[in-house]
Amino acid sequence: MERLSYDYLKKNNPDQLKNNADLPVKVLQIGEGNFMRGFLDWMIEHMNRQGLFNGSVAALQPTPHGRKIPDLHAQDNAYTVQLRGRLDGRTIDRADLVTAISTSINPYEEWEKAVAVARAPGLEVLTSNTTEAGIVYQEEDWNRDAAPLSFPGKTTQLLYERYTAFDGDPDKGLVLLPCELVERNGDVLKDIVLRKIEDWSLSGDFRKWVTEHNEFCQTLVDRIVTGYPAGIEEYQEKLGYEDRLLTVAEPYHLFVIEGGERARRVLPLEDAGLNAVFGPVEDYAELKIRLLNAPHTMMFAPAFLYGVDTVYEAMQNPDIRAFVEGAMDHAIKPVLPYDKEEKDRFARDVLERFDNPYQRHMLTDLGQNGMQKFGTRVQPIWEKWDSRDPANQYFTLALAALLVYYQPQEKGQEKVQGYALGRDMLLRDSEEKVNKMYDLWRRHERQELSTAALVEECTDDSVHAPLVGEYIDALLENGAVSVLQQFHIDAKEEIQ
Ligand SMILES: NC(=O)c1ccc[n+]([C@@H]2O[C@H](COP(=O)([O-])OP(=O)(O)OC[C@H]3O[C@@H](n4cnc5c(N)ncnc54)[C@H](O)[C@@H]3O)[C@@H](O)[C@H]2O)c1
Ligand SMILES: O=P(O)(O)OC[C@@H](O)[C@@H](O)[C@H](O)[C@H](O)CO
Repeated sequence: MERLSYDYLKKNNPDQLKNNADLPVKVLQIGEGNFMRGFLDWMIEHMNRQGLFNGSVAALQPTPHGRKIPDLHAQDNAYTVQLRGRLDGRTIDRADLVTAISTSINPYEEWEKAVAVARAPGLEVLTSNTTEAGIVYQEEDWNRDAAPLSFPGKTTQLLYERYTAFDGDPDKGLVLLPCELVERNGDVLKDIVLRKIEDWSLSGDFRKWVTEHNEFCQTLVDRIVTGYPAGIEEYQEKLGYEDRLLTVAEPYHLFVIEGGERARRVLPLEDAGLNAVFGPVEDYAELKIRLLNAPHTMMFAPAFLYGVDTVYEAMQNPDIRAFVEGAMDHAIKPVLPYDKEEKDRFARDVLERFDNPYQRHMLTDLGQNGMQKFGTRVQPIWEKWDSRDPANQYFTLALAALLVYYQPQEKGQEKVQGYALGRDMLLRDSEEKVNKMYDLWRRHERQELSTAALVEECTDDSVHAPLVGEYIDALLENGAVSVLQQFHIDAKEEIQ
């Protein structure tokens, strides 16, 4: 089967390239992961096809470990987004070809190409998605000839190149749209960029240009993008070409951008019929992170240890479903500051999205950087409860299952082998987390560390370690099926 490329399209579907090939770069995107390809790049494609944007994307690999750039090059940056699921009462199963990316760059090998994009007159937007792990401050040396390691470092250096190229022209500032799922992500990025300007002793005029003529927007993104699917042959058979970047996503999408008129003018998303809101992210963020992402983070470990692999399978299991719905109804909704009706409607829609039979959303993908996500997405809701309330049990069990799940069988980084309750998995987390959990579990095995002490070593004071330890021991001794079944029975009697 022939691989997707511009040559393939010219031969077989030239109309697909008519409006899109050779559009000038308007967006510099740090991050080339599934989400960005299935979300913002897909949106840019839609705007381009309607003649509303007329610009393309330069995608930059954010870390030295990326693997997507060779595939992007091999396919002339073209790929397919397969939308699968229900929207507004209709079933959608549609392949959208995306040619919005015109250049993809490994900045560790060709930094000068990234600099050329930053210096392009028509550039309007700098966007990113580097996971929560990427939008952090990191100390690094100034070297104008090479890519800084961190994403904010690259952002600072590329803004500096732009500032220098146009002599501080106020009209050449950018709209910055970080898409990481971090509260007030625009402010977070701006603060780190300003810190880097200090670190690198860049001029006060540059600092002024950054703050006065660049707009750091807060954003909230929402779309379940499950990425490259199992059973790719079935998709390729229908498409007629091989696509190693094919990305599966649900049809639902929401992009909230808290920015001024400029962001709205630059990105006419609403005119293109896309579900975008230009307004305060707070109106959406808490609902989405606490009622969608937090249940994901609370469910993945109990469900995986129970023996299922995907969100859909988990939701079809009565014990796991009871845990997830119970957590949403009894542990999350009561402490969220929204109208009851709004919370109920949002939770109902989320359950419908989790019930999407067309998506294979792998629980192990939800588990990537799981400990960090528990801290940012779940812990803040847990902390709102009095420690004697029965609602605590949902969080206690979720944390216990998470720690049982996190048993690396080797030290290392990026992807290491894990094993828990008879199941193998790949753990993807920072080297520091992996090595720490490895050491803690080995000490626990040698009985040098009690279970409660293990919990204490990886949580803060707000967590009642002995209770979490009891659930861990129950999971280790009786397995997740027994624990979740018992939880289901107890919850019916005690909590609901
Ligand atoms: N997949 C979804 O459904 C979805 C939906 C909404 C938001 N998101 C957000 O998108 C992020 C990425 O998800 P994805 O599905 O694209 O995953 P992915 O694995 O396909 O992409 C992850 C991207 O983050 C980069 N990255 C990872 N660690 C980094 C670090 N330490 N520094 C800089 N860059 C780093 C990778 O290089 C890659 O570009 C998630 O963390 C989440 O915040 C995902
Ligand atoms: O993408 P992550 O790994 O940060 O989080 C896992 C999921 O909760 C997340 O991808 C959701 O599906 C998404 O946030 C929906 O908009």
